[in-house]
Amino acid sequence: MLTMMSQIRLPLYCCYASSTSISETHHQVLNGNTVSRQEIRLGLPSKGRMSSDTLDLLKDCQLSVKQVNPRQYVAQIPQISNLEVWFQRPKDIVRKLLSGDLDLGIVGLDVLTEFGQGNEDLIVVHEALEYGDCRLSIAIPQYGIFENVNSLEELAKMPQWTEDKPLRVATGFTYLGPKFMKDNGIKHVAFSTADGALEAAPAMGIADAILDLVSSGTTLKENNLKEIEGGTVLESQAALVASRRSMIGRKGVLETTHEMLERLEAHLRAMGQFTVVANMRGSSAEEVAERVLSQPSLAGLQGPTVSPVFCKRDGKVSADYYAIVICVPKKALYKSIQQLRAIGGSGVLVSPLTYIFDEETPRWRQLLSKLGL
Ligand SMILES: Nc1ncnc2c1ncn2[C@@H]1O[C@H](COP(=O)(O)OP(=O)(O)OP(=O)(O)O)[C@@H](O)[C@H]1O
Ligand SMILES: O=P(O)(O)OC[C@H]1O[C@H](OP(=O)(O)OP(=O)(O)O)[C@H](O)[C@@H]1O
Ligand SMILES: [Mg+2]
Repeated sequence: MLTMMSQIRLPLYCCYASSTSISETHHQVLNGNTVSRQEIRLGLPSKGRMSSDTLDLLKDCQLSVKQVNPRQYVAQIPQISNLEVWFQRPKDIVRKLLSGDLDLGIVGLDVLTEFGQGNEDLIVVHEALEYGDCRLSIAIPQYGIFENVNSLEELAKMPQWTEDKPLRVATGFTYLGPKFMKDNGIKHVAFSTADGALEAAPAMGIADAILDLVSSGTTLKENNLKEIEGGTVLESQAALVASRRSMIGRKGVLETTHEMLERLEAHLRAMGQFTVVANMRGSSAEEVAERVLSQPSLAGLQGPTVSPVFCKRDGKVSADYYAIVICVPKKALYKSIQQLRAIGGSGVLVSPLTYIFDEETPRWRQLLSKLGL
C-alpha cells in the first residue's frame, strides 16, 4: 500500500530545497561557517518589501542602522555596542541563523516557517512586528471546472485528481506546500516551483492551483484566481528571531536580544495609543478621578493621573481645575473625547506616544522559559 507521502508527488526540486549537496555533479554546496567571532550579528532583509519597513521600525526604536551605501551589506547600530548588522535575503537570514553565522534576524513568519522547517534552534522572540502582513494561501481559477469549488474539501473531492493525473500546484513554498496537503489528508498532488509571478501558472496551463502569499488580494483578482475556505496555510508578519544556541552560548546575545525586545515592545505598544490631557473643574483630585473612572474608555493605563491646576484669586491660591492625563487607544480616541466632554472636560490636548515601558515584558519571561532559564 502506498503511503500518503508517496502519493503526494515531490518532483526533483525538493531535493535542492532540503539538501546542500547535488550528488550527480559531485560538487558539495556547504553552508555554515565556524569562524570564531566576538561580534553579535543581526540579519536584516537586504531587499524586497521588508527591507525599508524594517529599517523604519528600528529607527522608530532609536536603533538607527548606519549604512553608508545601500550596496554595502554590513552596517552598525551605534546604540548597541558589539552588534553587526548584515543585510541578507530573508531566506538566507533563516539559513544563517541555523548555521550559526547570524545570531538574530528579522524576517517574515512565512519565510521562517518555510526555511526553518520546525528547527528548534530558531526561537521567535517577537512574533508581531506589525508590518509585512500577508497570508500563505491556496488559490484556484474562478472559471472552468473550479467555478463552483469554494473550499479545500471540495477541491480535494474533485474526481479529476488521480494518481496518474494529480492536482498540480505551483509554489515557492516547497516545504510548507506538501506538508499542508499531507496534514490535511489530501492525496494526488504534484508540486512545481517558480521564483515569482506564480499567479500566471494556471492560465498558462502549467498548474491547476497555486500556493502563494496574498495581502490585498489584487494579484489574485487580476489573474482571475480565488482563495478557498480552509486553504490558508499560515498568517504572516515580520518577526524578531534568534538562535537558541547563540542566546545560550554566545556572550552578550541574550542581553542584546533583551534590549531589542524591550525597545520594540515599548514602541509597538505606544504606536497604538495617544496621550490625552484635559482640564476639568472639580472640588478635589479624588472627585475628578471618580468622574473619569466612571467612563469606560477613560480608565487609562493604570487609572488617570490627576494634578491640581493652581490659580490665584483675591490673593488666595486655590485649585478649581484639575489636569488629567490618560492614555487612550487610537481607535477609541473620538469616543474618549466625547466621554471626557460629557463629564466636564475642556481644553483637550492629544499627542502621540513614543514608548510605553512596562515593568517586565511578558515576551521576555516567555523567552527565558523557552530557553529553560
Ligand atoms: N504582498 C505582500 N504583502 C505584504 N507582505 C508581503 C507580501 N508579499 C510578501 N510579503 C512579505 O515580505 C517578505 C518578502 O517578500 P518580497 O516579495 O519583498 O521579497 P522576496 O519575495 O524575497 O523577493 P523577490 O520577490 O524579489 O524574490 C515575504 O517573505 C513576506 O513575509
Ligand atoms: O495580494 P497582493 O497585495 O496582490 O500581493 C500578493 C503578491 O505579492 C507577492 O508578490 P511580489 O510583489 O513580491 O512579486 P514576486 O512574485 O516577484 O515576488 C506575492 O508573491 C503575490 O504575488
Ligand atoms: Mg516577492
